[in-house]
Amino acid sequence: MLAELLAGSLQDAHQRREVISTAAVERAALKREPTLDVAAIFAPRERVHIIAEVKRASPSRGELAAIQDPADLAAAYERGGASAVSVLTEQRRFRGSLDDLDAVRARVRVPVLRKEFIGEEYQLLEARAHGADLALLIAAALDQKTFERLAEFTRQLGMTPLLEAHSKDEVLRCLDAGEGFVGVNARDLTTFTLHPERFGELQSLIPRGTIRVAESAVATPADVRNYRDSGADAVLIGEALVTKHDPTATLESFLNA
Ligand SMILES: O=P(O)(O)OC[C@@H](O)[C@@H](O)c1c[nH]c2ccccc12
Repeated sequence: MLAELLAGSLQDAHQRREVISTAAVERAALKREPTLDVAAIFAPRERVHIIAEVKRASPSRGELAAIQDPADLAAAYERGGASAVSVLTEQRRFRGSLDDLDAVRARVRVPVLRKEFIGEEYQLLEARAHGADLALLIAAALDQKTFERLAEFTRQLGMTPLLEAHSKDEVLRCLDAGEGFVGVNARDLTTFTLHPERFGELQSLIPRGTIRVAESAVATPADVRNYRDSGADAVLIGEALVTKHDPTATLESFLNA
């Protein structure tokens, strides 16, 4: 499944590259205002940080929310106190787009994460050209050499990689990939089963000073508190926010957990 998602994302990127060359997207990336100081924004440790996600659908959960106006949703997240906004740009199964990323970037002042199945530099150039401050890199989807090369390229573009792991072995691979946030995704992207305990089991491998992100499986404020109590600096939340009538109030309730 993960290989299929990556192959689809790459195919879509290759199609865009026919229209916008690598040189052109690189020019656009270099013309962009510099990235925000993500490390400074996530530095305060007195409270948990929330990365709030704009996600219409997912292969595991199907349709979640129509989200006519992703910028409005992102603004609601920002009002609720989100430290960053994650935007799914994968179009086939998550029904996102780079237009969503543009719309969100234009509206909010907080850092923005491009959530995509990234396997080539072109996609990172796009992320920067469309204003992303952070880009997701999934250890399970990439061989170590590619993973490290893309992490380095992300940093060269001024962005922060969110290095995603599901297992001890993958956490160690993330640490080898150098500076970045390290996320433990409770959702196993090969079977789609949820393992909320995974973050707590793996977080001690991640050195202090590295932002530890607990990803997925938050439904209630108690879930945020559990992640926080087991050492999360930040929690990445999608479904529980996009399916609520009042995302600002929901986000506040998570922040106050
Ligand atoms: O909707 P949830 O369960 O709150 O999950 C959010 C986020 O962690 C999830 O969307 C995610 C984490 N890693 C990913 C990699 C690809 C696609 C999606 C994801």
